Amino acid sequence: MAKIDLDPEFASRFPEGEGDGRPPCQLYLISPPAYDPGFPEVLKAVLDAGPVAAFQLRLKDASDMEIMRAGGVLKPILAAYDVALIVNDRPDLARELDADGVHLGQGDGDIAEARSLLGHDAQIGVTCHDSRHLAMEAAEAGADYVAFGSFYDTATKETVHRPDPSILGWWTTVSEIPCVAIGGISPGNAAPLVEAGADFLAVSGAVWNHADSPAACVAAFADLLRA
Ligand SMILES: Cc1ncc(COP(=O)(O)OP(=O)(O)O)c(N)n1
Ligand SMILES: Cc1ncsc1CCOP(=O)(O)O
Ligand SMILES: [Mg+2]
Repeated sequence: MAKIDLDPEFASRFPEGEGDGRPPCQLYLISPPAYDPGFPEVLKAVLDAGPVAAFQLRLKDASDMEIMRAGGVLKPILAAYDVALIVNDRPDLARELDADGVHLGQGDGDIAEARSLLGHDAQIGVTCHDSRHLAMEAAEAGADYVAFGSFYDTATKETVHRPDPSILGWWTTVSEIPCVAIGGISPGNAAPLVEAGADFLAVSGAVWNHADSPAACVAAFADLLRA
């Protein structure tokens, strides 16, 4: 099963004193807000364009049946590229889809309940806004990653929290659990978040609304994250 957690053998590949013991920052795609029948072909082009660690199915206005249908179509594509399928908000649908995990916001339910439904191997991510306290709580409750944001203006979601990038660096000093940066991230503004310590960049609008193509945007992220 695709995993998005830190590779425990990663640190041992660095001689002492080199590297910070964490794998390089990776891309975590958030789906477009609505599912289009042409999307599987777009997704394949995107996954051919550069490495992607995870894909979150985030269809806020879709019915359960629409989410299940979309997930059912996308799951084998993602599996073929070894990309983790994370379902937003809904542990029950994540289980029905046999997805790799679920992303929970602060109002989306209990981490322990999601864990008991999805099992030990599931990836459970938790929104922590700009809060060190929420992140510590999420880690203690068994989250597999914590997400901070919104770092930049975004048209994808109404947001009220604006963390400083230093929260990412702080997190890497207190926890081995990966941290995800989210909110208005593009190839042009991502560098400070990568430098601050983000393990993953979660991106939606910059990819799906890219002036040239979604694949061009993922290729630009690949160049940035390789550098
Ligand atoms: C990776 C990631 N981080 C944060 C969010 C936001 O979750 P939430 O606060 O529950 O808001 P919605 O996405 O449900 O509108 C996320 N989805 N993914
Ligand atoms: C879901 C979510 N949570 C905080 S910002 C955000 C939107 C992410 O999408 P974009 O990359 O288009 O800003
Ligand atoms: Mg949510």
